[in-house]
Amino acid sequence: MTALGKTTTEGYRSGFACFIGRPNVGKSTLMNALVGTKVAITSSRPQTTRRAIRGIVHRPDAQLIVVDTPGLHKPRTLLGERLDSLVRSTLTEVDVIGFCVPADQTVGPGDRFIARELANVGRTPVVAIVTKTDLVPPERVAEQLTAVSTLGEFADIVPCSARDGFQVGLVGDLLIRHLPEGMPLYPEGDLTDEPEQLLVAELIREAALEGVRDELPHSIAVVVDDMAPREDREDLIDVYAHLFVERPSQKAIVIGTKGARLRDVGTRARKQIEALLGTKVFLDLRIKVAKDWQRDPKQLRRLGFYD
Ligand SMILES: Nc1nc2c(ncn2[C@@H]2O[C@H](COP(=O)(O)OP(=O)(O)OP(=O)(O)O)[C@@H](O)[C@H]2O)c(=O)[nH]1
Repeated sequence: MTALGKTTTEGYRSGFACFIGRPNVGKSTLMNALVGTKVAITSSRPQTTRRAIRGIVHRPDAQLIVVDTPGLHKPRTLLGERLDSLVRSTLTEVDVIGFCVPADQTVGPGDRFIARELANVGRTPVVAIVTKTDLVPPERVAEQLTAVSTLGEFADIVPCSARDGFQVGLVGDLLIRHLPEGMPLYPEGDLTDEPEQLLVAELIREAALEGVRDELPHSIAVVVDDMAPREDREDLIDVYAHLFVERPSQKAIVIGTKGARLRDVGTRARKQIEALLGTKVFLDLRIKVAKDWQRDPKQLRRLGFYD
């Protein structure tokens, strides 16, 4: 028996995937289309993985967890001589890699560079994905599939368009095929589950950091105190959360003039949480000063930092 209450895993697959490709090739859009909700989470979740989780694809017989590939969004990284070690370790830790090449641009040095790196990471299977097929005629898609096939050894090569949904489901199927058999790693729709609360806390933290990232890069933490469906209302979830800063001056920044900024943070976070949970959300967000929380191991654990 596990925390998720399942004892059998026959035929069930679960595991991790990441997407790689030059900037702007449509990785984020495809990930969001696959996952079905727009979630962009940028910190790791302690229980299962240290990687930032982008989203989870739930299927009756599978769970595909899409992780972010740190740093690869920056062109600078791609122009470097090799991928940095964090990217490399992400690529080796996942069960399958989706390598994205857009249909509307000829295969270039950036694609070849990534393909070479992928050949070096070892045994992780790579599914090559020709993205943005809606932008070009079918014969161009066919040409691109051929061009991509010369870049390396791929488990599959599949064209798709995240814009019009063409074969997005198939991309999911092809990735899932490479996952090991196993238990669901995350509960579906279990709103009291801690990982779900951590995700929600992360969305709030992201919203709070927007626009003040340079001023308060590491000074904001968020704890979700409680999260539960409202009594007699199936379509509404109450989320109670605290936002911690280290100094009163930071509190003033986060709150903004007459509370305008905090209200804005609340609205943006609520929308993201609603997209994640697929229901309406009431967000009660309060702010507290927890002096020097970063230096206090007890505070850190309370705030969800287990390192
Ligand atoms: N027409 C069309 N446009 C797309 C498609 N997918 C993504 N785009 C557009 O291409 C641009 C880049 O998409 P992103 O998903 O941000 O690309 P990315 O690879 O994640 O980019 P980086 O974060 O810079 O690495 C955006 O303007 C998207 O709207 C698609 O299937 N069709």
